[in-house]
This record gives sequence, structure tokens and C-alpha cells, in this order.
Amino acid sequence: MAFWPSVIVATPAHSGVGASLTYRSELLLAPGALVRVPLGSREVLGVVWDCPTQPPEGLTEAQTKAVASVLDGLPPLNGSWRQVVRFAAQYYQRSLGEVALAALPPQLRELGNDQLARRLKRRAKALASAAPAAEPDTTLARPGGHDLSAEQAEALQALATATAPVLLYGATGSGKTEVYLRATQQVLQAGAHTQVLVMVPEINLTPQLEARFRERFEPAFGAGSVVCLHSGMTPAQRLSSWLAAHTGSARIVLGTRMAVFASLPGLRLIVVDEEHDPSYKSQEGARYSARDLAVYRAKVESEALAAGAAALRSGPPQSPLPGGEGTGEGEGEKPRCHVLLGSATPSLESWHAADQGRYVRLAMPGRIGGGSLPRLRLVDMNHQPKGAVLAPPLVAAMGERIARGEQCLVLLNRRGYAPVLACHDCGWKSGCPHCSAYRVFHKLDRTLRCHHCGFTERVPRACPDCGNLDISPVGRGTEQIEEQLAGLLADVKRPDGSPARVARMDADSTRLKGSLEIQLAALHSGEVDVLVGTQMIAKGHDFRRITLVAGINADSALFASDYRAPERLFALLMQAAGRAGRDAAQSGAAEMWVQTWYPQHPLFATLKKHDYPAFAAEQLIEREQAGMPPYGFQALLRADARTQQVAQAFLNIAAEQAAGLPLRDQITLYPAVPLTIQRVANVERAQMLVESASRGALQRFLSAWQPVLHGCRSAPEARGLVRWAVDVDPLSI
Ligand SMILES: Nc1ncnc2c1ncn2[C@@H]1O[C@H](COP(=O)(O)OP(=O)(O)OP(=O)(O)O)[C@@H](O)[C@H]1O
Ligand SMILES: [Zn+2]
Repeated sequence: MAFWPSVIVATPAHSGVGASLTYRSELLLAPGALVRVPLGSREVLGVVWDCPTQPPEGLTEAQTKAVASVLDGLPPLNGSWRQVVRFAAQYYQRSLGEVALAALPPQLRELGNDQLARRLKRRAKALASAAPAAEPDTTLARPGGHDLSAEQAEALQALATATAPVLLYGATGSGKTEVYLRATQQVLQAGAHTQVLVMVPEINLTPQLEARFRERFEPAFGAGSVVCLHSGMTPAQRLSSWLAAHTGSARIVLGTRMAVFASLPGLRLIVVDEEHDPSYKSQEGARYSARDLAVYRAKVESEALAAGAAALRSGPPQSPLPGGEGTGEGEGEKPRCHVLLGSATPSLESWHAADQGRYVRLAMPGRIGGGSLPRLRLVDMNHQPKGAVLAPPLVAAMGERIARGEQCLVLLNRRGYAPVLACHDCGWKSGCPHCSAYRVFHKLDRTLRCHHCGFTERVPRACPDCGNLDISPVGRGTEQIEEQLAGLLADVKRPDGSPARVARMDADSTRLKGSLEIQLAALHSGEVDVLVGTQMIAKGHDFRRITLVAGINADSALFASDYRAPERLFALLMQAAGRAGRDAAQSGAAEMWVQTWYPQHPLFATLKKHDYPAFAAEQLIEREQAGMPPYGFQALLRADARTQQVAQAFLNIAAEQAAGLPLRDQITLYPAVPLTIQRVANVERAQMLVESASRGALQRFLSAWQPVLHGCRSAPEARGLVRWAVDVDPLSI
């Protein structure tokens, strides 16, 4: 008997190839099975989507090729995984093949059946020797960690019985991580094959978190029970983590946004830490939001569990399914996969969903140990000495802290020494020849570097235009603040009499592997008194001796054209403030200083009260009035081309040809505009905003628009188009 499996393979994003290709097979293949199939002159990895006994109409045996091999050492990808992938492709307007294959580890594509078999054997051996030292039950009878605070205990209780996504709105330092750990523990104890997915914005920033999960769970569940999944891993490491999750030997996957696509047959809980963080939104390929997909995935997994449980109840008595839920899930209680979104500054989307009752909001307003949140001190820069980069009172306050043995953080969202180098004679500026942006002056290695295309040159000795020797930096970056502070604090002594030490942490200082960990360790150990850095110092760290945090250049965000800028600024400052006073004993003296030229700005009044709910309520009113997300729905059509004219022409033709598409009357198409940074690496960039009051209408319109967009590519006006893409729910417009 012959079968006609439809197989998903990696197809280019907009190739127009149908969702799947039909092959022939002697064997019945399960949906989700991994196969290798011929495609053109190559043999590629594919995922079986369906396996009918009849060929699709009009297709003859001679027109189809046979499946080359089946990766039969691996169980098929389950229905929930396939559903999440299918949804993501549809929602984010990409091909199913692209999304499905990008969700698998790259190395799996190259692996033959024999290699795979060898690998699986090696893994099995390694696992056997990594078995837990003690019986799980005895170890878990003494769970690590703290006695729960009342708020933590309540949150856990509520999570266990929630029937909707849970938004854990917990102040900075309220112990959200402990809630994640306990919730994870409950899930792992509830069954022998249960799994948990924990997502973080950038795993490298929080080595502490990984250590805490390993410490807590590896003794009980074995050395391979916690695996990581993120883009900083080697292809071999990624494959290994993926296999561990897919085969169930890993019980916890800790990862970045890509981990939302991990295959986890026993998934019962998804944690999204710092759910407001923009890095959950992918900026390339399928521009998915991992947070939103996590919510969707939990729903799909819950439905599958409920269906499975119902089938078990109605069927003849039988032993629990392999991977089964023999234990822990009470009769009548529906098994669920929970999703827990945690943040001290939730996204307005999630906040709004909780307002509407679609999410369950759990609040943990108190800090562990009863400490208070830092006091906000605004420094009015209008009253500081002319040209001062750091206000004298701020520097003095930092000196006092250091003398007491406390630490300070200084936040500036710009790396390098100065954003521009300029000649004051002729007006030359250090522009990038390939981008519409200035190259940043890096004093340490005396280079001018473009942060957009990477173009780097030695700093010229004299002005390239007029020969003037006097070219100088304009504005300031982290390198310069580090240098200035070292000078300003040169006479300050630590309690032991040694001089104060200033360090810097940003993408430049942490480029080398392991350097970030070393710099964080220097701060934790007290070697460093002041850490200057970009937003990476504000995120998620549990520093114990910081009592002063300073934001020294927040103003640009106050008046940015992007309607999300206030939300981002508020979150950044509140998160930064949250690094101070985490030790309750010192929290009374903790302060957040903000230098600003606009101390009267209303955002600061709300920040002063640490009143996120008030801030969110105000913002949501504005958004509602303007029909902005979460009240309206947006997508961007983006075009890159050799010239701005061509990029915009493509968008304009696309808009014209949208006439007559379904639901066009519910869609607003805005004029094509250049991006703020219009040219990057000699490519001109433009975009068109697409808006609707209805998510469904926007979705259906975009789907109908896809084939039209493919067609527009070949319009004569669009000659010179480099690429185009649709970004659904864009984070910046
Ligand atoms: N129940 C508890 N008893 C004592 N200490 C606790 C308890 N729960 C957490 N802690 C400690 O409190 C500190 C803050 O917790 P954690 O880092 O989880 O806060 P958080 O809510 O994640 O904050 P942020 O949002 O700022 O990252 C940690 O050092 C943690 O070990
Ligand atoms: Zn450039």
C-alpha cells in the first residue's frame, strides 16, 4: 500500500510555494514525523503534516518523489507543537515551512539517520550516569530556597487554580523568581514526565537565574534536567538541548524567545519573566512575539490535555498513557498548561488584558524583607553649572555612598565615548558613508564606528574636509561618563581607605565570551563601587549593595515620536530603580536620581510614587482615544530598496492594489514614509502603517494582501527593491 504524505520543508519566506509538498511513502507516517525528502537536487529535512492514502487530486505517482528516509529514532512532533507553528505562520504572515523549520535546531537539518542514532545512544549513556544522586521524593521533601512570603504563597495558590493566563505584577525585589521556582517544582512533582518552559529576555544577562534553577532542581532531577536554549549556544549545544526537551529527558527549558518553539511533549507551565521586555519580539524572519505565542501555546496545550483526559475518562479502563498524568491531577479537575507572565512594569497589552479579566492579575506589591522602593530625586539640569554632564549634588551623593561601602549604578543608554565627532571650523561631522547616521567616537581604541552597519575607521588626525586639527567629541556616551566619574571621584575613599573604583558595562565591554559574568561578579563581590552602563545594567539583576541608581540622560525619550516611548522609559527607570535597596536593611536610604531638563513632566510625578497602575491607566486612556494598541491593531509593511523612491513606490503600488480586497473598508493605510534611520548599509528603508480597529479584520486583510504583495515585486516601479516584509503587532512605528 502506498501513502502520500504532505511534508513541510523550509521554503523561502515569500516563495509562494504551497504550504506543503506531496511525497510518496511505503509506510504510514505519523503527523509530526521528521523525514528527509528530495527537493530539487538536494535532500532536506521535512516535517510530515498529514499522511493520506490517496494522492491529492490531479497528482500522479510519476509526478511525486519518494520520502528518502524517516528519522525514526525521534518521536513525532506533537499536535500542540504543530498547531503553534501553524498559528505563528498564519498570524505573522510567513510561510509554514519557514516557521516550522526555523523552529527546529539548525543542526538537525544536516543529520542523517545513522548520525542521529549514534547521538541518541550517546545521550542515553550520558543520562544514565547523570541520574539524580538521591531519590526525587526525599530531596524535594526539603525544597531549597526560602520560606515563602505571604504574597508569594498566595500567588502560587492562585496560579494553581487559575483558568486563564496569569499576570504576576510583582514589585522589583518582591521575589518573583522564587514564585517561578516553586511553581516549577509543583509541576515537576505532579507527574514523572511533566515539563516547564521558562523564558527570559536575554539569558546572558542573568547568569544568576540559570544557576538558581540548576541548584534547585538538578540534585533531585539529575544533571540533564535543566537545559538552555538561546542563540548564543553552538549548533551542537542547541541540538543537544532540543533533543533533551523533545525526548523528555530535560524537564526544564530555560531560554530566550526562540524557546517558545521548543518541542516539549510534557509541557505544563510556561513562565515569561520580564514579560514587558521588547526582546521577546523578533525583529527578523517571522517577526513573532514570544510572549504572545506563549499565551497561545498554553491555551493549545491545555485544550490538548483536556481532550486527552476526556478521551481517557470515556474510553475503556486503561493504564495511563506513556508520558501520562497518572499522578497529581485530581479527578474532575481539568489538567492545564499554565502561563505565568511576570513583571514589575507589565506591558500595556497585558495590563489591559488583566483589566478586562482575560488574564488573572496577581499582585505582589511588597519587597522581600519589607524594604521600601527607592526615593526618586529629580535633578533640574536648568540649575546646574553650565556644561555639567553630571550634576555636582549627584556626584557628592555618590561619594557619600562609596565612603559608606555602598554601591552606585549610572545608567546612560548610549555606548562609546561620544555619539558624534565634529569639526567646529567647517562643520564636518563623523557621518557614516553607508547610513543616514553618525559614527560613534570610541576613545579606547580610537575608532569611529557605525552602530548600524558596523563600518569602522581609525579616528582621523585632522578634519577630513578642511584639515583643521581641532576636531572634538559632541555629546556623551558610557566611555566618557566612566572617564569623568573616575576623575570626579578620584579623592573618594572606600571604608577600607582604598580609592573608589569605577567600571563600565555595555555591549562593548561584554563582547568577549565570559566577560559579562566577570563584570557582574566584580560588582557582586564589592570590587567595583560604581558601575556605568547601558540598559543591560538595569535588567533583572539582584545586586545586594546598590543604594543609588542614576539615570543621566532620559529626556530624549520624553519627547520621542514613538507612542510607546513613555511606556519604555517608565519601565526602564522603574526597573533601574529596582536595582537599588534590594537589601531591606539598606532600602530606607536607597535613591533613584534622574537628571532632566523637564522636571515638571507628568511622567516623573507618577514615577515618584512608583505608581505603575496610575501610569498604565493614563497611558491606556490616551491609547484608547487615539485608537492605538491595545485598542487598535497594527501592522507595518516594510520595504528596503536601492533608492528611497523605489522603496516607497513599492509600498504605494501595494496600497493601490489593495483596493477591493476583503475588509479593505475596515483598514487604514497610512502614507509611505522613510524610517527614522532611513539608510543602513546603503539600503534605503521605508514603511507603511496598516491599522484596523479589529484584529480579525486586519488578519484577513493581510492574508488576502500577501499574493498581491508578491505580485507588486515585479512592477516596473519596484525595480531595485531589495526585500519587503510584514511586521504584525510592531513594537516601534
Ligand atoms: N521568601 C523569601 N524569603 C527571603 N528571601 C527571599 C524570598 N523570596 C525571594 N527572596 C530573595 O529576595 C531577593 C529578590 O528576589 P527576586 O530577585 O526574585 O526579585 P524579583 O521579584 O525577581 O525582582 P526583579 O523584578 O527586580 O528582578 C532575592 O535575593 C531572593 O533570593
Ligand atoms: Zn553605517
